[in-house]
Amino acid sequence: MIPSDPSAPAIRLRGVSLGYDDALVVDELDLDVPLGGTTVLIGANGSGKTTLLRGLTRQLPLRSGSMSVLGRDTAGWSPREFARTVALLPQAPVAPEGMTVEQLVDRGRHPHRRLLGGRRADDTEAVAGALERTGMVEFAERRLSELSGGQRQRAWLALVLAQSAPVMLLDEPTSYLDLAHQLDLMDLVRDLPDPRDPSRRATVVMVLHELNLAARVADHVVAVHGGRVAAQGTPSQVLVPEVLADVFGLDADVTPDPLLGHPVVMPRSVADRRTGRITPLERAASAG
Ligand SMILES: Nc1ncnc2c1ncn2[C@@H]1O[C@H](COP(=O)(O)OP(=O)(O)OP(=O)(O)O)[C@@H](O)[C@H]1O
Repeated sequence: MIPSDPSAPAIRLRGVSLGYDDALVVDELDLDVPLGGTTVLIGANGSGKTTLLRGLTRQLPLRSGSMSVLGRDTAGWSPREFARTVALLPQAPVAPEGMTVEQLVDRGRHPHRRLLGGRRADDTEAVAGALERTGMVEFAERRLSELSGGQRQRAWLALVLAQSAPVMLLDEPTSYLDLAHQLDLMDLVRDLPDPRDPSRRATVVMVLHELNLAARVADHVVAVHGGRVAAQGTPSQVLVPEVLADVFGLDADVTPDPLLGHPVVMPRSVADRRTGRITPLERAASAG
């Protein structure tokens, strides 16, 4: 078991550089991901969010710098030790042909099994719990190829939950979900307990493109721009017109959600600014 330092951030990066062949994408990045709760990475297409997640899961080796997870430098960790601590839901995961949902979710238990060890009671419990949390119990025996895109995405999330890692990284987990299921997933993520200490919340790092979902779910928002951290803080600190203009080149108004208080981003086009408060219906009526 890995000893964890309760005062350390969940993840600490210092001077981290990442890239592909001769392209440097992330250059000398420092980042602290707070322990417990949800950190959301936002940023324009190609800004380096996925590259950063790949670095955080060691799929991409650090070209320089260091990474600690739960207070310990990860340099010497075995793949098995790492997978017990950090779980990843990739952007477009691919399962072997013919695999059922339960078989997929059971794969999340591999880092916990001994060599030649069979399925144990805690594996069965973790798989059942993950299927339950994601609403996938009724699909357990179905092949993944026979599911809708949104159901498949929830099956992959169940795999991540079954891995029982205290740090979970989710790359665009809502991309195939309708709005109601997006909100369900956000509520699920917000309430996830830390599998090693259920009295506190798990640490979740998520890439989201939908800024209003990010504002709703995040405790901490990190805006990535050109492989650097352009801004970070609470949703109200980061989702402000100046940052949205810098990071996305987006003209937007921001107003507090009347019920929940988090910022709501309302993008504006040049035409929106010109026509002011006139709705499309009113515009059509005045043109007719
Ligand atoms: N396998 C790869 N080989 C070479 N370059 C890559 C590779 N993957 C990504 N890149 C480049 O790295 C840069 C950052 O890409 P990355 O996927 O991290 O961005 P992102 O912020 O996740 O984008 P998106 O929002 O579109 O998913 C881009 O310029 C991209 O073209």
